[in-house]
Amino acid sequence: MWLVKKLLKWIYSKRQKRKGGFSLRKSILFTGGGTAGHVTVNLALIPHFLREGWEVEYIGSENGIEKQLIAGLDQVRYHAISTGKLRRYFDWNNFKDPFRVLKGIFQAYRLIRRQKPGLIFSKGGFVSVPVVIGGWLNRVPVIIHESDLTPGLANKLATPFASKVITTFPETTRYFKSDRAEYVGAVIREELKQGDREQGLAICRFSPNKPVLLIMGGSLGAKRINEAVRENLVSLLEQFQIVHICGKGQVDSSLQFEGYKQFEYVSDELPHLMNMADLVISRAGSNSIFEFLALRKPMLLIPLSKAASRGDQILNAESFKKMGYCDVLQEEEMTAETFLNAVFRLFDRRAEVVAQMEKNEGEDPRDKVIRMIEELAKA
Ligand SMILES: CC(=O)N[C@H]1[C@@H](OP(=O)(O)OP(=O)(O)OC[C@H]2O[C@@H](n3ccc(=O)[nH]c3=O)[C@H](O)[C@@H]2O)O[C@H](CO)[C@@H](O)[C@@H]1O
Repeated sequence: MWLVKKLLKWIYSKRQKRKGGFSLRKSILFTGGGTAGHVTVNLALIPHFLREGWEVEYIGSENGIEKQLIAGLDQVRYHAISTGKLRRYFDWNNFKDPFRVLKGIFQAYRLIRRQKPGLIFSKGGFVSVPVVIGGWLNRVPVIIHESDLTPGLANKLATPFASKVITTFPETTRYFKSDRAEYVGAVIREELKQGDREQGLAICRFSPNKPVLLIMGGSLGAKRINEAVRENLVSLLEQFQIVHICGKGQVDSSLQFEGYKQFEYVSDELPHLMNMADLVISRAGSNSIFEFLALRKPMLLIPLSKAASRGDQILNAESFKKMGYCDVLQEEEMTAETFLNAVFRLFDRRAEVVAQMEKNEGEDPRDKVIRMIEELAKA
């Protein structure tokens, strides 16, 4: 009997392979997109599974940032499905989007039925909802990952179809009415910890003798932060060299100063730029702030306001402030003067903040999540 079972399993996996699908167990499907924040944890996990010989597939949208980010990994097969958004305001697309989502569910269902992955790892964003439902219909286990302190709408909708929800902040588990939620911590890309200060200085043509201020307005940039930096550029440059990640289309090429380097978006060079920073000014997107924490970078957080979001960044920032990892300046309170004062105040007490960050040690959450995936996929 045992031999027959083994034989059947072997024939099945051969057939799947011939069809271009997954082998029986070492196969994983990732999904998530819309913003870099919904892809970055996947990017932190995928290299491990590729190294271990797993087949890795990705379902995203046709035009989302996830497509460009995953394109850098040539062993990963990317499938685009139709997606739609749930908006809380009027838009003509609100009439079309339910049909797009239904189409997406159907496409995801068929893809998953054909590929038979051992597990689906979903990072959120609207493209992930049809994939999670498609996985549930095919009885494939699904792990959902929530980066922010409060869950995003897509993850809330997808949770009933998941086997497990894992969270970055300990406080988040209480938002899921389910005993399936578990706190694991932040999953960070390995390469970020391998940045080199010297290379960072060389990229920006900076001197090693003056402190470096890194400004990062999230993956999309932040117009308000860019304005505040530019208003205060002369005063800031007296004390710092500045590397400014401005967001797409937001570089101002008329600003040519020694010690001031602008980028729209940074990919491969980011570890070096992060590593060389003595101080960071940032939005409070969950992935970014945990990356700065892992690299022990004191940060001034300017969260996206409640008027422009569901307020998740405000709570992310508050939680970090409570732990002593950052200072927070709310956008409504930001003037040229409060901004400058906040930067200099944090710079003066940076050693205290770093000491507080040093207390945040323990098992790397990335290893924990990898173990969890392997166990659930085998089961
Ligand atoms: C406007 C918006 O909807 N923002 C949300 C989005 O932010 P956003 O996409 O900005 O998310 P995060 O700050 O969490 O992550 C950004 C990721 O992009 C990387 N990066 C950034 C700039 C760059 O030039 N290169 C680069 O690689 C960062 O290192 C980080 O890994 O998702 C976050 C996580 O769910 C949420 O907390 C934010 O509220």
